[in-house]
Amino acid sequence: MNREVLNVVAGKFLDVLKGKTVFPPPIWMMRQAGRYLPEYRETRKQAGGFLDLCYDPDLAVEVTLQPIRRFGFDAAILFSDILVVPHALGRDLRFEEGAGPLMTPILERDIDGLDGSSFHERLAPVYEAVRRLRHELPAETALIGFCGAPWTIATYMVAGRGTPDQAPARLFGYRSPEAFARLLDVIAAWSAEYLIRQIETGVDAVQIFDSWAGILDEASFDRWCVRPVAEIVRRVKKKHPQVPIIGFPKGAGALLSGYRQATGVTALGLDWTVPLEHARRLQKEGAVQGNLDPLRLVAGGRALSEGVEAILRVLGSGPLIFNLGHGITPDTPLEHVEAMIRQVRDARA
Ligand SMILES: Cc1c2[nH]c(c1CCC(=O)O)Cc1[nH]c(c(CCC(=O)O)c1C)Cc1[nH]c(c(CCC(=O)O)c1C)Cc1[nH]c(c(C)c1CCC(=O)O)C2
Repeated sequence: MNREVLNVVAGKFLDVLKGKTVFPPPIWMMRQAGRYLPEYRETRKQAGGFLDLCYDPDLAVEVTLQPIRRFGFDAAILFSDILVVPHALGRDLRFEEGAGPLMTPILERDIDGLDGSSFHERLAPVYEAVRRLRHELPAETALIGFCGAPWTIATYMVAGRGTPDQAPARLFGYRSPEAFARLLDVIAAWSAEYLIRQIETGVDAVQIFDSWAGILDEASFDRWCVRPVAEIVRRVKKKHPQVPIIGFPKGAGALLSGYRQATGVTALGLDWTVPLEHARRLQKEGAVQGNLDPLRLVAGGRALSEGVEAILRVLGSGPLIFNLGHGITPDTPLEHVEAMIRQVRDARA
């Protein structure tokens, strides 16, 4: 079956991205393939390291499919990590149990040495996983590809690890604005290539994760978040104007208002701090995705049902993709995920 045919059937999720209202809304969860699933923990044990999982197409396909088999979500998200992009540009990357990602911090003099000469070769296992997934997924399940936004990728490259406030990257950007702009440009250009290749091997839509967008002042947000994402969108749309792009500038708050227009993204991913009435205004310009607090899902009970109900009540009459406001956490009980899906799917307008 060719991709055009598959796209037509890949369902509710793509309809909403085109701006249609579908109720009950399609649903998937950020980090839906992950440690809250016993089958993921089992596969992860066999794989050895987390990166071995990302670069082994058999295993990446398997863990991508696990939440689809168990819960029948409307979309699958390719199993990989945003940091494979700097890794493919020659930066080292390790994941240590409990410590998250670790890299050698990039210095100003390293930026011009970023080497994309074997970029696609290094990411070949990811493209192979996409190709296989498109054939193994049910036709009505959309496949989402992704990359990190340049700012969020740069925060890890500069600090060499996760930090609570991204002080190293902010200081780098203030002290060496030209070098930092070059770094963001390189990441944006290769991220666009990466998304284009994912699209050409079979993903139906892509999401750009800017997990650290919420820590910047207005001018820096514009320079380091909006502009590089707009550049990725421009390059991807030039080749594939029809493929929807979801932007997720987590924590952007008041700066969300102009984001869709300024970047050109099709849909807005919203974290749980975005007031629902504000989300409703943003929904007038196109689809929104979100935005349940992942800890409501950990707590279950009334905290969960009230959170789900409010989102459906306020945003259900417009183009909505039901999701969490950030990734599901490893301590989330499976029964709570089942209860959330049931509540969304049984909802009546
Ligand atoms: C910032 C970021 C990263 N990776 C990602 C982001 C942006 C989204 C966000 O803010 O969460 C994106 C990501 N990471 C992963 C996916 C896979 C697809 C999915 O959502 O299911 C996606 C889309 C798998 C993963 N990426 C990671 C895991 C857990 C690793 C493991 O299995 O041991 C998974 C399933 C590791 C990772 N990867 C990263 C961190 C900071 C960590 C450590 C934190 C943690 O352990 O949760 C970088």
